[in-house]
Amino acid sequence: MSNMEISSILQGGYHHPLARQWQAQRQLTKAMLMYPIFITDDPQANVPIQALPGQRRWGVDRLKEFLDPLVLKGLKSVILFGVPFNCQKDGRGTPADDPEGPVISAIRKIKELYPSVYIATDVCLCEYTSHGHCGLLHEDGTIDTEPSVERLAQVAVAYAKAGAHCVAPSDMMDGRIRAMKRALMDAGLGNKCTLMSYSAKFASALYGPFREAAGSAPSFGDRKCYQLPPNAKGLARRAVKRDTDEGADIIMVKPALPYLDIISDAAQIAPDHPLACYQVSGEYAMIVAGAEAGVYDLKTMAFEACDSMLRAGATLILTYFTPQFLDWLEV
Ligand SMILES: NCc1[nH]cc(CCC(=O)O)c1CC(=O)O
Ligand SMILES: [Zn+2]
Ligand SMILES: [Zn+2]
Repeated sequence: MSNMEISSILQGGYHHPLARQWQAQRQLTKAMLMYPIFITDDPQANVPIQALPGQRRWGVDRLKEFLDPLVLKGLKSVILFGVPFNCQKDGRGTPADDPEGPVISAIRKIKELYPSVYIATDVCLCEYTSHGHCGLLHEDGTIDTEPSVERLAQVAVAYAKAGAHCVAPSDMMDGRIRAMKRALMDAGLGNKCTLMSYSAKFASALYGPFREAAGSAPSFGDRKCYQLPPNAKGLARRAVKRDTDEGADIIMVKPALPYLDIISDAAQIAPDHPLACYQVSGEYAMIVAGAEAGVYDLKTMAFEACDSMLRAGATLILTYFTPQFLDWLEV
């Protein structure tokens, strides 16, 4: 006869692989993955990105070769980032909504090739401004909020008109969600385009590889006056609340792994919204580098990271691991 207390025994509940799956409140599926992809303005481009092993900059004419195998494996959604090299950048980010530019061309192309793939577009100006900041600036280099918001809303509407299913502002200007929702409604697209807000986006060291990939590092200063301070739990909570009030359809927390408490807070503040988190470039690069250094097995670590995001409350994950997960997951 055992001397153990009945209440001591937990292992009976997870001795079998299937029983272990039942312990999850939410399991990772292909439908929860959104794949960030970089579109450049050379239509033939297929260029590896040094800082993001396994990721490339693609030209519009190469999208079929890039996406065919992924769609076959069950890719459901992408988020597009424009990476222009052959355009004239200026203070207003004029190339952002160039009808012949990489993002609008890619929206059209992907819709034509894969009508069922959900297309989100990052909306920001830093890839298109001469100064590399995410909004318009006063002469002293500080953000000029109202014209920034107006310009960003214009860009969002252009992407939505081109057929994007979702626009996702990552600029962090105050008031942009309300302005964009209003502009989408005025364009007759209020009910045809999802507004996903990068609500709690922190001024993180983990965006380094992305800025190299997108050529979007600011030419002076930093983003600390518009992205959130990493220590700011309260501001993050207020930003989530504000953006739900302003009409966001999806809330996002970014980066993901070092901000699980913020994901958990957002899940509690906005329980009726889908909650996205962005496993950013630096998180991806760290996991890949750790695996290469023999610290852990890549697949085990990638699942552990994403399971922790789901546990915290995320319902959607933007991740550069999407192609691998499509191989690893059954549904
Ligand atoms: N505003 C642009 C933008 N949109 C997404 C990221 C980061 C994504 C990543 O690191 O994977 C950034 C960089 C930044 O804000 O500096
Ligand atoms: Zn930006
Ligand atoms: Zn002003």
